[in-house]
Amino acid sequence: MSLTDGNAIFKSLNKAQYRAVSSEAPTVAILAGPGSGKTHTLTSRVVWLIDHVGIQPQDVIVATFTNKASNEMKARIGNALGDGREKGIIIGTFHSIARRYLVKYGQRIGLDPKFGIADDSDSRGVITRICKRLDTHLEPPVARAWISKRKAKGTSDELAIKDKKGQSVESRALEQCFQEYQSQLERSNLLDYDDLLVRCVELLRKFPQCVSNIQTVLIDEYQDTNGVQYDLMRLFARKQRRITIVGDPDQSIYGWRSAEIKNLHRLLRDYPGTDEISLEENYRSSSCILDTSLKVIQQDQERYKKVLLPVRDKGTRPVLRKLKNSNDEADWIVSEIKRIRMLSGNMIDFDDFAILLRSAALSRQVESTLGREGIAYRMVGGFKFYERTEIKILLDYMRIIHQPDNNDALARIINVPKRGIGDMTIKALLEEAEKSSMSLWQLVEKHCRGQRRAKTNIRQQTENALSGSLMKPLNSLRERLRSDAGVGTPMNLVELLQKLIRDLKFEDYLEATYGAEYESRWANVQEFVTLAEEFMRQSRVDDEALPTIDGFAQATDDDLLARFLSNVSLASDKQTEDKGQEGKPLVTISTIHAAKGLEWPVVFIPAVYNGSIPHIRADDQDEERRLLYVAMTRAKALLYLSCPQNIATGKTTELSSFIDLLPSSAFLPKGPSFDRPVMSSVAKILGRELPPDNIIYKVSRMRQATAHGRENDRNFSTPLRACRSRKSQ
Ligand SMILES: Nc1ncnc2c1ncn2[C@@H]1O[C@H](COP(=O)(O)OP(=O)(O)OP(=O)(O)O)[C@@H](O)[C@H]1O
Repeated sequence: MSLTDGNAIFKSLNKAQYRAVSSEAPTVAILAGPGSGKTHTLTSRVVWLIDHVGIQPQDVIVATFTNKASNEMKARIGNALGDGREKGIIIGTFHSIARRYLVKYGQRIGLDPKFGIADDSDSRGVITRICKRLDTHLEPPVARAWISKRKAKGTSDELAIKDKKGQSVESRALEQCFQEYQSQLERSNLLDYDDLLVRCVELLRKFPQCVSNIQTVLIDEYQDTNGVQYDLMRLFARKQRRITIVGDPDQSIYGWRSAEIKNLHRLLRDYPGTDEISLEENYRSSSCILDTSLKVIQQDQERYKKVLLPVRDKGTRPVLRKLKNSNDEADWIVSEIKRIRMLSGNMIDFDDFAILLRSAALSRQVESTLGREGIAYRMVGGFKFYERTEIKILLDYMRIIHQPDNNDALARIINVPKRGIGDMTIKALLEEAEKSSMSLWQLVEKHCRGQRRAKTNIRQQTENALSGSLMKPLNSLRERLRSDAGVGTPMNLVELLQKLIRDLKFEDYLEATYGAEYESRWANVQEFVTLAEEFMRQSRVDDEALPTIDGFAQATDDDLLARFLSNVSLASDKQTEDKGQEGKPLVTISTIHAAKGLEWPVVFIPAVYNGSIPHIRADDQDEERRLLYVAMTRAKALLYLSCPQNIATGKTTELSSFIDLLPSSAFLPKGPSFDRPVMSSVAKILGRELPPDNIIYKVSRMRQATAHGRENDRNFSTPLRACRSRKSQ
């Protein structure tokens, strides 16, 4: 078989990629830099293993880092394989794959298959209460990080117990907090994110039959796997030991979530004879962008060195722009977006731009400037739709309908809308429930039914409200979901949500609570209903199916509400297309973390100053540098870095030391003039056709834009020299 034979997908591969795709070694490790086609290679290898080696789709596990990545990969595999054969592949994030196995087989390790998922705010709430109750000096975030690390380590090294100041923390208190946290989750029938992985490891160790069909396992973004994910990978692949991983140590950016760079060495040690393949060509970025990005990452002397050569045109140097303050910075970014779009004759449209931020908190200025200019945008990562107050309230209600013993969800909405029950009473009820080893729901329900009076004082009026507007409607909705309830056709997910919104008089509640702001919140609620409709339309039980194993029974997973809720908990955020509701292309605002694996023609990285990147609270400077490298290498044709000289706190900034170390010749001091040669090179890098001059001229005349295609200096007058950090002056 040669490069040009067979499926079209193989024809798009270079030699090294092809060697990786068709390697006969059972274990293949592809370590390569950004934009070298790792994901493309992994996708092609799945097709190869199915088409050429003859492995059945349902015997393949592919673990990706985000849901978006797994959807995209599945679609590409589907295109290449045809006949809907991709449907059988077990593909998803580690968490979603683990959830599937636990729903189907978890009863064997004592798990109630109706388990819910405790999201970050649930875990935070439970741990904060335990820390208060134990009356130790534990800080809840420290305890939470410790618990999560302890679970994520898997069989790897012992855990060091350190607090914020790097000092040893009393391990007994942490241990007690851990035990209480686990037993509370258990009482509420919840698993947190780490538990999904840990319990799946437990399941597969005790019952390896669950994965006895698995022939091969493939892992994307391997550099960000942690200890327990490594254990899972080994268990999935236990029978055939056939594993393919792709990764880039320079893009390891999840140390705070216990990702282990050591996993690369563990793989080579545990699987001797692994075929190590490097990909050395970068297909994404212009050579100028690649050169400057490499200069940043090469400051790390300890890194695993590898070759990365540009394939694309030279292009223009990245821009480093310093502005007076964050307002000017946002104005400048938006004016550059408009200028590029116009001077490219719309060859570059709004969905070709991404603004990548070190932290979500930096988005405010850019958002308001885009809004003022009427440019639609979408937010990715760190600005979660599902965490908006009005959506979280509805989700909490749905979680209680699904799983009434979820104490934290109930505590959050027991007085929303108001039922005359104050924070102190809620706290007292929670404590009473915990001490009496029952759930909050059971305690309140028994009290309202007169079966057991609560010790906590509940006024009659409150009792009536709890019974009439909480217990009764939710019990009735729960009943109406059941197919065997004998009350006609069971309600579907959207009917349930709509009835809930009506029962709660939710629109009135939002109007009374938020006044003028209520309309945008109500629009979010409607968007949420649309998302539920889409989920119902798209979600089929067989999407989540696992192949049947002879003589090894599975539980069914036909509870749509359960699947919807876990989908929300496991989604990094709601999935949006690159087009807005009216089909408008959208500018992307994203955290750098959420931009991993993605690419855009034009990338802006604002706030490149010490304290922002590297972040003031980050312990690991090398990881901060890698973050900047990931951000820079998302750009295909144009890259803009900027730094405000003053920030809201009144402080003056210093240019990020990662950038300050580079020669100033690496950057243009301001946006290039987009004359014909520059635009032609951009078009070549993007593989697009540049409209003829007369069209571009017409577009720019119509918009009465800046003359000569130069960046307008009037408002943004700080020259680069004056912007280098004070150190260099
Ligand atoms: N052989 C090839 N010929 C042409 N284009 C390619 C080839 N391989 C990959 N590409 C293109 O290069 C770009 C980067 O590919 P891909 O996203 O797979 O890289 P990656 O190594 O996974 O990147 P990163 O680690 O930065 O996420 C994509 O646009 C892809 O289509």
